[in-house]
This record gives sequence, C-alpha cells and structure tokens, in this order.
Amino acid sequence: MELNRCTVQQPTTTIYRLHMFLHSLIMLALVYYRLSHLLYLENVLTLQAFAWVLITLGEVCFIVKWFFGQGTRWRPVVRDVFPDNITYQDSQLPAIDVMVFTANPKKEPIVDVMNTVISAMALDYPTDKLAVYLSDDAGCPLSLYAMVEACSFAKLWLPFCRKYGIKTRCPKAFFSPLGEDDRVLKNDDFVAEMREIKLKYEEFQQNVNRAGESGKIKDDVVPDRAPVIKIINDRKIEKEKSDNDLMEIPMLVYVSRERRTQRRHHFKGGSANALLRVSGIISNAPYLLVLDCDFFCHDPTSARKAMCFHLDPKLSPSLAYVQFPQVFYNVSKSDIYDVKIRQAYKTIWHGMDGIQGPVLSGTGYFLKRKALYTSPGLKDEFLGSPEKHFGSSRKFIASLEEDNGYIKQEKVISEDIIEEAKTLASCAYEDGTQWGEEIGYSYNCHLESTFSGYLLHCKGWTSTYLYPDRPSFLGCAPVDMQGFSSQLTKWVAALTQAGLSRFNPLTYGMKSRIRTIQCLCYAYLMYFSLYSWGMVLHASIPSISLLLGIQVYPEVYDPWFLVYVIAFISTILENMSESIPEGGSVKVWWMEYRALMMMGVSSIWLGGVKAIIEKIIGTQGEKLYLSDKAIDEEKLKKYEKGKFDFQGIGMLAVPLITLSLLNLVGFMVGANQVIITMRFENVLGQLLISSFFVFVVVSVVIDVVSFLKDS
Ligand SMILES: O=c1ccn([C@@H]2O[C@H](COP(=O)(O)OP(=O)(O)O[C@H]3O[C@H](CO)[C@@H](O)[C@H](O)[C@H]3O)[C@@H](O)[C@H]2O)c(=O)[nH]1
Ligand SMILES: [Mn+2]
Repeated sequence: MELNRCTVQQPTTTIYRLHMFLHSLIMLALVYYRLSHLLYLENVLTLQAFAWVLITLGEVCFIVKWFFGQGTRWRPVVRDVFPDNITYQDSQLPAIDVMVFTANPKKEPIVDVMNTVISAMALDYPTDKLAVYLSDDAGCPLSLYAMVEACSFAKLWLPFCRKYGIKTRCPKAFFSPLGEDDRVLKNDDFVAEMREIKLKYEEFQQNVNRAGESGKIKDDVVPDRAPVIKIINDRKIEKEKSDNDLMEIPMLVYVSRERRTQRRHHFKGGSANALLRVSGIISNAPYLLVLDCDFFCHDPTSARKAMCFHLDPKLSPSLAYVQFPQVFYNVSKSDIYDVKIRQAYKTIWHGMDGIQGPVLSGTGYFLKRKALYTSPGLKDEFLGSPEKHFGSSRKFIASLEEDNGYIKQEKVISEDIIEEAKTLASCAYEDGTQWGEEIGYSYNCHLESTFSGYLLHCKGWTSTYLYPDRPSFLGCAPVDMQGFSSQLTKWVAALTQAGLSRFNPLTYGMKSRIRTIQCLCYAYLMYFSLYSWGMVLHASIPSISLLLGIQVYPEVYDPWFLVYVIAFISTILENMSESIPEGGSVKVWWMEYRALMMMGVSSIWLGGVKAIIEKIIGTQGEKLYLSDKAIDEEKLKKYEKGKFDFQGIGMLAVPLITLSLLNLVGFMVGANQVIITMRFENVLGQLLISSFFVFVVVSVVIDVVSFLKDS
C-alpha cells in the first residue's frame, strides 16, 4: 500500500515549458537588438551610449534572473500522504526529537514560546517516542520557570486534547478564533472540562507574567553565562507513576548553551548544533522536528504524515528532510507587503520538489539526524576519525554508533549525562572540530537553514514538500513595512553572500552531486538581488533619459518596439500565471506585484548591496535582526485594513522616495515635450515605463492618504 503519492502539476507544467520556449526566443531577440545597436553607435563616449549600456545591463539582470527562475518552473509537483497505510505498530515507529528555538524574551513573548512547546508535546505520536527540547539562546531564568509551569499545564492539557480529539493543540490558538471548530459542544462534560482548563491556562499565564513583573525571576537576556540543562520531565519516571496511556506526556528538556561575550555564537546555527549534541546523548532520536518559537503545531498528525516519506523504502535512503510550508495566522486578505511570501511556498518549493526537493526553510521540517553528519549511501564515513570531526566526547561519539539510531528508551538520564551534556553545550567544545563546517548546520551563512539545506542537496540528499489543506504549523509574520523589510534585507543579504562565496551554485554547486536544474533554482534564490538591480536601473534610466532628451527604446514604428511590448506582456503573464491559480485574483496579483516592486528597489536592493560591500571589505555582519513576534495592535490594524505603514523604515525610504520623484518629474517633462512637439514616437517606450512606476507610487499614496483621512 502506498504511503505517499507525487503528481506532476498538469497542465501547468506543459504551459510553463511552452512559455519558457517562446519567452527565451523573445529574450534572445532583445539581447541581439541591444548588442547590435551598441556596436553601431558612432561614438561610445556619449551620454546616449552610456544610457544605452545601463539599460542593457538592467535588461541582462532581468534575463539572467528569468533564466535561473525557469528551474523552479520545470517540474512542479504536489504530494499526498496516507498515514493510515503505515503498517508499523506504534512501538516500532522511529523516535522524534522536537527542537524549539528562542533567543529573546522581549521580542518573543515567553508565554507564546511555551504555547509552541506545549503544542509540540501534544503531537499525536507515541509519547515514549517523543522528546521536546527548548533551546533558550537568551539563557533567561524566566523561560526555565515557564517551562516547569508549562509542563504542569501540559499534564492537564494533553489528556484533555486526547480525550476529545482536539486538533488545535496549541492552547492559545484553541482559545482564539482559530480553535472555533474545536470548541463546539461535544457533550456536557466537555463544556465543564473546557471551562476548567481555560482557568488553568489563565493561571499558567498569570504565574509566568507575575513572576517576571514582580522581578522575582529575571526576565531578560543573560549574554554571558554558563550552560544550563534541565530535564523538566523524564519519560522514565513518568512511566512508573502512571499506567494510563491518556495521561502520559513526552520528555521535556530545557537547554541554554554557554554564551560568552567575547566568543562568536553563530546565532541559531550555533544554538542548533549545541542542541544536536545535547539531545544526541539524551534521547538521540533518528529524526528531528525543528520549530522556531512562534511556529506552533496546528495539526497533531504532522509527525505521522512526515513518516509517510521517511518510512517509504523507495525514498528514505536519500531523504534528508520533509519540509512543511510556513503558513502565518496573521496574514490579512489584502496582504499589502506579501508577507506570506506566496512565491516561495506556493511556487518555488513545489517546483524544486519535482527536481531534488524544497529549500530547508528554517522551521517546520522533519530532518534525519544523520543527514547533517554524512552523505547518502556512505555508511558511517564519519567514524573514521570521529574526534577530529565531532570533538572529544566519548558519549557523543558512542551515540553516533547506536545500533537502532537512538539510545534505548529505558535509559535513565543520570547526573553524569547532564554533566557531559553541559560540556557538549560549552563554547570551547567546537574548537578544532568540524562543527559548523562539515558537521551540523553550517556557519558560513546567516541563513543557516537555507544554506545547510543547499549543502545537503549538494551532497546528494533529497527532500520532499508537503502542503496539506489544514496547516500543520502556524507562525507569526511581521505586519508592518519596517518588520517585513528588515526580514527581507536580512534574507537577501545572506543569500547574496552565499552566492558570492566559494560555495556559490555556479562553481561549487555545479561540481557537486546536486542536480543541474536544482542548482539553477538555488542560483535563482542566491542571485535574486539581480532582479533588484534590474528594477533600480529601470526605475531610473528611462526617466533620467526623458529629462536629458535621450532615447533608450526603439521608436514606436520600429518593429523592435513591438518586441519590447511582447516581452513586457509575456513577463506580466508569467507572473500572473503563478499567483492567480493559487486562489488569487487580478487584484491579489497586483498587490503582490506592487509589493515586489517596492521591496525590489528598497529592502531587496539594499540587502544585495550590503552583501557586496561586506564581500569587498571582507567582514560579515556580527549583528542579526531578530523578527519581532510581539505584534503591535496599531500596526496590525493598519495592515489588516490594507494600509501601508511606512513608520520606521529609515534608510529604505531613500531609494523609494528618490526613484518616485525621479519618475514623476521625468514623466511630466516627457509628457510636456510630447505636447509641445507633438512627437511621441521616440520617447513612448520611456514614457510608458516611467508612467508605470508613477502609477504604482500613486496607488500607494492613495492608500496612505485614505488611511490618514480615516483615522
Ligand atoms: O541568535 C539567535 C537568533 C535567532 N534564534 C532563533 O531562530 C529563530 C528564527 O529567528 P527569526 O528572527 O524569527 O527569523 P525569521 O526571519 O523569522 O526566520 C527565518 O530566517 C532565519 C535565519 O535568519 C531562520 O533561522 C529561520 O528559521 C527562518 O524562519 C527564532 O526562533 C529565534 O529565536 C536563535 O535561536 N538564536
Ligand atoms: Mn520567524
């Protein structure tokens, strides 16, 4: 019986390929046009020639980006799973270690983090096969306290969920509109129990908040500190106490690695590697579920769904991870900034899934632990000289050799093991080892997950993508321009940096075991800032040329003008063909397109520029922006109404405003000339491009003004 099914999207694939063929002819024609005219220019030292060269460069940027992008459109697939067909008994299922990451209680409210922890404990999976770890990179004592409280609450919450088959197992979500379907009357007992559990939940919240506010327990980041590892709930002890299956809860562990101010900590990558080692000698499950702290489990069956891939003998030998999409519970209908990043989760990931697998997205994925240590098909190559790779811990090295992949469940977690775990979580442990290089998550890129996933694909591992109707996980997206832009800048800077490093897809990638089309997809992501260069050039050269009276497009009666029109239409259609079938409308497409244009000349562009500057002066940013998960009510309101909120965008406003004004002035001057001279044929191309930008800007301004009027 099949566990999963993979379907190539049709007729989409055929249409995409047909379009690919036609569009490439148009692109070739344009390249020919630009090059041939460049050669015939009489004097190459004129402004005319200069403008011509720049606009050509802009076009080349678009064309190269388009070419890379075709990898993501070559073979899009959709997958289904059939968890009921898993023939394993519960006792035979492989164990899973859940890793939840948090780094700053001010930006990541502790009660919300605990909600994620509780939702993970409540996964529908045998409790003795599940362990939940919180990696607290803030080392905040209040988080530890909250874990203990969360654990007591979980002892009531889990039995309640199991008894009534509740799906929304994140308590906060359950008591919000998200849990409406689960709160419908089941029977009288249910109502009473729900009321009681609600009180307990409020009590839990209060306990945590009060402990923090009263100052009894420190609720801040502790930047310089020794490691702390606490087993909050030990499976073994738990088992002895109760014989009722319904009452059992999984193992729960709090980990705060050592951090020293003078030591590099490598952000989440460093935190994850420490946790890999610590969990290795405690529960050592062969599979990991990785969750950002805001990303709670919204469907308890996700673990079994993921196992439909990991247990499939055809896929499993080379399968490194199963990725679920990031779905956000706070995305509004108009989603003016496109914070849901539709293109990634609805188009690119499906496209890559049909080649070698989706990008590792940082959260919501089930990873094979060994994939981070070796390559597929090599049997335990790392055991040759383990100390050189993994460091000196005997216990950890022994954990790699565990016969069945994980340490026996009956084992008691002794003080010895905790002490060893602390050594494994110390700053010095990684010195002189391969952690962050060959082993574990890579430190060579700030987007540790995407980049480590890329390296996994380079080693020949594959991945799969599952996009179920009910979101398996739900997270929180930034809902203002500042928050979302900072995130974009951070991502683009990290990706561009990877694209400029020695690991770039064009040299390193092409020589590795990655599939060629997959490599194109990574090139698309890592050189995405090409697009913003194309944008910036197109948003400036045509209008500057209008001001200076220079012609950069063919005359209207020139057949080449038609080629440009076709190229433009073909590009827009390609763009629409992605977003409209995904349940969108022309309006939704326009919102998304507008957001991309605005970000393209601001945050995306600055991210790329930042990476290039850092490459030249040879530094790598030591600071990393942490997305805010404590969403401001005011900001949320504006966003939900579909109104732009430009507050705090700072630097980003500079290119945005400059280019808007430039186009406005260029457009007016150009239009004026047309009226005076009654000749439009040589400037129409520029006029259209400029007016397009002006149109975008005006539509944004209307939004902002109408909002100011409303409020
Ligand atoms: O020094 C750090 C910084 C962050 N984190 C955690 O990493 C997660 C992701 O950080 P966030 O600021 O929310 O990043 P996003 O921009 O939302 O996330 C994307 O980009 C990150 C890389 O910048 C990836 O790590 C994420 O998994 C990916 O979802 C959060 O749970 C943090 O608590 C740490 O553990 N240590
Ligand atoms: Mn996040």
